[in-house]
Amino acid sequence: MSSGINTNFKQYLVSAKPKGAAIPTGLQDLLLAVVNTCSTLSHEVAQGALIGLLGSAGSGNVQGEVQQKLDIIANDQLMDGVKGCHSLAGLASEEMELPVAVQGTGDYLLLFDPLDGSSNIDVNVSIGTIFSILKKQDPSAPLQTSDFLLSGRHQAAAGYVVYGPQTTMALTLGDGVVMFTLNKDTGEFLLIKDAVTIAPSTKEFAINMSNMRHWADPVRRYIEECLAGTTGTRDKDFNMRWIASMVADVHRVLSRGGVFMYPWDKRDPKKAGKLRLMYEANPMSFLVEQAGGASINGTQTIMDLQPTDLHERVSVMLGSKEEIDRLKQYHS
Ligand SMILES: O=P(O)(O)OC[C@H]1O[C@](O)(COP(=O)(O)O)[C@@H](O)[C@@H]1O
Ligand SMILES: [Mg+2]
Ligand SMILES: [Mg+2]
Repeated sequence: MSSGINTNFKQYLVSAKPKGAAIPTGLQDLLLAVVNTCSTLSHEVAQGALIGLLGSAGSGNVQGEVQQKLDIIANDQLMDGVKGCHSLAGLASEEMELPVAVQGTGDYLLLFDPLDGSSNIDVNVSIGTIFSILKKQDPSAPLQTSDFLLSGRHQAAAGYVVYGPQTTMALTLGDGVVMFTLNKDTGEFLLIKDAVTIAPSTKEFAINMSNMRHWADPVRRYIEECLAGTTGTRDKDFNMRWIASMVADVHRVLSRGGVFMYPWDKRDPKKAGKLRLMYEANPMSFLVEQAGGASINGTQTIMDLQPTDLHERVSVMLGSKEEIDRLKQYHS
């Protein structure tokens, strides 16, 4: 495997014209740096135990979660991979309490979940990296934590890379969604799909059913109706999937439709949800909306939420539009 410099992806960035305009070179450089790092990470993930990547790191993150070795390795490599980007004012990660200044000033802010699906690392199930790039409001002002507290509507780009049987990236620059697959022989991402769309109706949902007794009534009603299938009001049978890596579950939704949910539940009522608004929900919502789907927390559109904390959590329901509309109606 060659380390790859992603010339194909670079070429894509040079020639793409989202909404008719060229991608600013600062954004191109940043995206390329992220994607190059993910090429390397993909190679390392595939080596797993052979290079000592599996297992717990014996530490905890700011969220109070046990960190896996790969959570830390992916975080460090992403930080290292983007440190030379001149347009990057700063970055924030699910794994770090505070943001890190890169250039201190600049047009962009990078947020990432370096390794999504941590519980799947040691069992060889798909995991991934999720990233969100925000346009900094005042590029020349020195970086502050509050600079990151922008709604998802301020994202200039968002995407994920899923390390599965294939390593595939989904990317949006605010004008549709495209997908690339990594050629593992060359380390190059190649465009495989443009104009990715999520069909408005579906017969597939994804939720951790073991939490059923803790759900709020609207979520319970929705899932009970899906489970009743042709014997109930929905009059169609539903299939269920739950990979427990958001990145892989959302990849399935982008690939063949469906609904993905990690709703608020009564286990810890003060917590808005499990998933993180800035590192998981916003970038995934941007992709889903750009593919013609929808994304809500129950009552509100996720991309419109004004964050108040870098590590804020949120209830998530996203995917095929008709199902999300139904869920919203049940919550109203
Ligand atoms: O184990 P659960 O409760 O089903 O949670 C699974 C969810 O947790 C996550 O793994 C959280 O992400 P991290 O691995 O980045 O902490 C999601 O990817 C996934 O949807
Ligand atoms: Mg995650
Ligand atoms: Mg993570």
